[in-house]
Amino acid sequence: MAPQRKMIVFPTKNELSEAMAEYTANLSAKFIKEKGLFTVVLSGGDLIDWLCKLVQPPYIDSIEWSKWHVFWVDERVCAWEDPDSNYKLAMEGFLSKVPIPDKNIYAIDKHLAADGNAEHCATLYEECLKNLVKEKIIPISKKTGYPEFDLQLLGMGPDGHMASLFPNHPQINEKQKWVTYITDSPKPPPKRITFTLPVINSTLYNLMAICDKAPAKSVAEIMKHNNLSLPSAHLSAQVENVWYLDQAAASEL
Ligand SMILES: O=C1O[C@H](COP(=O)(O)O)[C@@H](O)[C@H](O)[C@H]1O
Repeated sequence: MAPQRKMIVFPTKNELSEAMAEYTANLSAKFIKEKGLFTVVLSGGDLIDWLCKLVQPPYIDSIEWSKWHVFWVDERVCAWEDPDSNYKLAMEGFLSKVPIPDKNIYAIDKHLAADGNAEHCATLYEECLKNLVKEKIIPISKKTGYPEFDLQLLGMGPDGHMASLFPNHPQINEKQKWVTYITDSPKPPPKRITFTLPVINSTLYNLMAICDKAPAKSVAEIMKHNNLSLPSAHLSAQVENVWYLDQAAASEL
């Protein structure tokens, strides 16, 4: 059975960031000790700002960054240099400040993304994951049959979307593919690729971080009514499904 959703409300965004860094650092140490590497999936959006504590002491010096392998739960289909790119956001705000080997950072294909071919980008990203399964970087979960990442750091939009799974869009129902695409995202830019729900939920530890007032109503819909029309309400995990909120995001609870 999937673990129950666990919620922690922090007085401020700063305290949430501290806790997220500690959570990530502890899992990094655990998995590196157990299997010699740590697979981390990032989302885009405000989450990257809240990762700021990881690039400060004590974490910047204590984490074994060379053992990290970094992925994106979703990506906008645009050039890497485009201000919309989740890769650019993560590089500038986080990844360029820590010594993770370039070869361990698995971004969307640069040229296809610049060409704007969402379907092809999704196919290629799935192929990349499958190659990493062969190389034994990513295991296939015996329980779910899908790739098993160690930690996924997620954010939620005010409309309740997570990754690029949006309300009233069919991508949430995809069960065959590991990575799918959307060309009519209600949030710009319209073309994106995204992990599918079974892959998101096959992750061992999922941490959903939500701050500010804008998503507060959706947070309440999920926490109080388990409103499954909101994609984030479907979030689960193999070991832990933890939601970190600041006071503003929890204000409608
Ligand atoms: O478009 C996206 O939105 C969500 C939420 O972003 P936020 O700016 O509201 O925090 C993000 O998690 C996702 O990765 C991104 O592509």
